[in-house]
Amino acid sequence: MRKQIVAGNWKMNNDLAQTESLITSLKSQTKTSNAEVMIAPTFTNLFQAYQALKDSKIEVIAQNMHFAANGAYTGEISASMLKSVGVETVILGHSERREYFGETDQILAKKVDAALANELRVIFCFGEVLADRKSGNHEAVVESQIKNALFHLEASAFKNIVLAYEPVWAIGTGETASPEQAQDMHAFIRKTLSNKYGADVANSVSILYGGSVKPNNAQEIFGKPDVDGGLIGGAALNADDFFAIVNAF
Ligand SMILES: O=C(CO)COP(=O)(O)O
Repeated sequence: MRKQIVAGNWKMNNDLAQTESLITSLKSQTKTSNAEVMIAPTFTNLFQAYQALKDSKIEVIAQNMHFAANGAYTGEISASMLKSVGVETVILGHSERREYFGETDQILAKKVDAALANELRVIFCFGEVLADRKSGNHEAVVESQIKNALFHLEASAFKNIVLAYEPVWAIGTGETASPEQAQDMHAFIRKTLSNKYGADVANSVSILYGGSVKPNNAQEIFGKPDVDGGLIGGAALNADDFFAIVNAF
């Protein structure tokens, strides 16, 4: 049985006081869900968030990290630094990192290696832009993003990898992939994994969907057989909306 996961990616939102207040609201949500629940606050608030949630069922995860262990990389954060404040999972390859910070498949392969070497779990993001979808290239683009960043790994590495399909045209736009579009792509991703690593690995990896998941569409999207959860942006900034999505399982 694959893990079901709902992760809130807070992006560059919420200062310390706002983080504490949102965490207080999250902790007051008592309904239990079948899904693993995670939130990704900004770096400066990871330690406080971890302290506030370490005895809860909500895991605090990071939005990014550098591949080097330490050194002259001004403004960057390493895997061991994340681990030292309680983080055990890191998001890598988000389209905003690719687009605004020049993260290539080659850089991401190094980040994945560094995370796994430090025993961090990776939520690896990828997805096509609108032009790729319109030209029918979306599967080829996604396949190359996965191959270039992950296919140097041994099969055993995939027990610490979660995939997140986030079509760029659906992020923050209010336009979501239809449940059928999400299912088709997730099935394609699983087939791509199966061709390389075999069905056992492919069937054990959780594949999340991200891109304008809201309380009113989560259930339909999560109801698809190859969709194992969601990576939530805007709706994760509101405790009621986030838990409505979490409880869609
Ligand atoms: O980028 C996302 C999560 O990583 C999705 O963001 P939205 O839910 O705001 O579209």
